[in-house]
Amino acid sequence: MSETICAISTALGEGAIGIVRLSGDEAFSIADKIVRLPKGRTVESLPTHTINYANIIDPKTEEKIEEIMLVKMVGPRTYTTEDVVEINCHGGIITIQKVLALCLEYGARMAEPGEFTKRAFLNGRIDLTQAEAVIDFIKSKTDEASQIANNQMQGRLSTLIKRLRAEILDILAVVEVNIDYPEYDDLEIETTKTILEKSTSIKNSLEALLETSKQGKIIKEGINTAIIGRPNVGKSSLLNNLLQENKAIVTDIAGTTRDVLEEHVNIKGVPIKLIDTAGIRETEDVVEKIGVERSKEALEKADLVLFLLNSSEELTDDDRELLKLTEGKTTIIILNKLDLETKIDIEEIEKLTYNHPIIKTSMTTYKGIDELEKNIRDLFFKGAARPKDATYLSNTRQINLIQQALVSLNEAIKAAEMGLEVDMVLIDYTNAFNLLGEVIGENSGDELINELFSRFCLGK
Ligand SMILES: Nc1nc2c(c(=O)[nH]1)N(C=O)[C@@H](CNc1ccc(C(=O)N[C@@H](CCC(=O)O)C(=O)O)cc1)CN2
Ligand SMILES: Nc1nc2c(ncn2[C@@H]2O[C@H](COP(=O)(O)OP(=O)(O)OP(=O)(O)O)[C@@H](O)[C@H]2O)c(=O)[nH]1
Ligand SMILES: [K+]
Ligand SMILES: [Mg+2]
Repeated sequence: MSETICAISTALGEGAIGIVRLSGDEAFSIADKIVRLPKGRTVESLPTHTINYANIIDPKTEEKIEEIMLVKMVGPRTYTTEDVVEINCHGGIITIQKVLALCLEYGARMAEPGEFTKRAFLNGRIDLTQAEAVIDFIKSKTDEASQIANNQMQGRLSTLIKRLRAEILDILAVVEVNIDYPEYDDLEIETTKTILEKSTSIKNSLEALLETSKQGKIIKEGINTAIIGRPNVGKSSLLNNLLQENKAIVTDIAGTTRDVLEEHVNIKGVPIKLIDTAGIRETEDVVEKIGVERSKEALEKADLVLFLLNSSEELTDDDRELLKLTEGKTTIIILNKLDLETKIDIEEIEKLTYNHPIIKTSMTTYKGIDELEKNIRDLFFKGAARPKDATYLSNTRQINLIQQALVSLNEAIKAAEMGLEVDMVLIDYTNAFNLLGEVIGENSGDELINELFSRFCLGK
């Protein structure tokens, strides 16, 4: 028997409605202590999956506290698979807290963050990848990200992993048959052929999965985009214009931005993590020096570099030095301050910029910003026609496990090819099988499970 848990499942604040959720064996009996339904009915006796008008009362005085709508859902057809009651109260922190306090007083325990979803996992309604997807879904910042999370929540990744595990089991069965004939120490040629064929197909699936996940990661976290250039070229102005919000301080003083500033923005459907940096130049100022180092780091880590030059000044040695750092990096060169008289030597720039695209902009008249946005979008979509319903791995836990499974599988293939002992081959396939099992949360330790669910918000 599980303890009945409760929590406020809506955001705290002044909403129109707030929901207190109860889950567990006592959900209905606890509700019956603190609510009164019309015509003397009880929560216990209500039909499942219904919403009902009721009043919250003070059980000591039978005094009505407030009107509510009560949802009754009988397990196992519920979010947690347990009996669930949801009390829809008037919004406002005080009333919801009061209802929660009553639930606690009359037998429920406060839920831990993510405990409702954890119960859905422990009770077998969802697996680990689906639980992880619930967090991703809540935290998605773009349509793309939320769609991927939704696919995973529906069990698309789980289905693939389960299929691959079943295929490994098939291989294991073939190998085991050989073990039953101890006169053969080594795998027979026919067996080896079957095994290798099946293994190669599994291997291809795992590799494809890892490949698409690079994009999954980008979609979830945004393309790391560093805005780079020497002081006062208009980096912070660009950030503000792309965000359409004055997040960064802009002044005519060189060295205004001292530290790295990060903001998420959706540019024509592409999720971008914009990083505004301190202008890079030779400097003696200690604070600025640290900022400059961080800018260089940001440039190194960036997936995309937006490199600004001031077109109303001649190119400086600092510009030339900095440009060298963009070699081999996906970069867009931005000639800013187009509204002022052009002094920069475009031909020289073309020579120094490794064929990076060059765009002219003005941050004060907004000229060129739309073109820049289109360029960013095209860069992103060019190499990658991303199928909308692809299966992605969404976090490093999953990626690490798949990589390890692939290593084991490759070992198994190598061993089979070399005609090694059956036992050896068996071990590698079993490893691969178990590692894939961990992806969906089979045999996962308490520590991992607890760590994972603690990342949820309260009431989820
Ligand atoms: N009021 C309310 N809204 C909510 C939730 C909730 O728990 N309560 N959800 C939660 O966060 C989400 C909906 N997710 C849910 C997922 C599964 C089940 C569920 O009961 N599944 C059962 C039965 C399905 C059926 O009747 O066919 C199952 O899968 O066995 C319920 C909600 C979003 N909206
Ligand atoms: N005329 C003109 N002025 C601009 C343009 N873009 C930026 N500025 C001005 O240039 C100055 C510096 O802009 P910032 O955006 O602070 O430049 P920054 O590169 O972030 O500077 P640091 O943070 O100091 O490295 C400000 O006075 C801006 O208003 C532009 O396209 N045209
Ligand atoms: K500045
Ligand atoms: Mg700045």
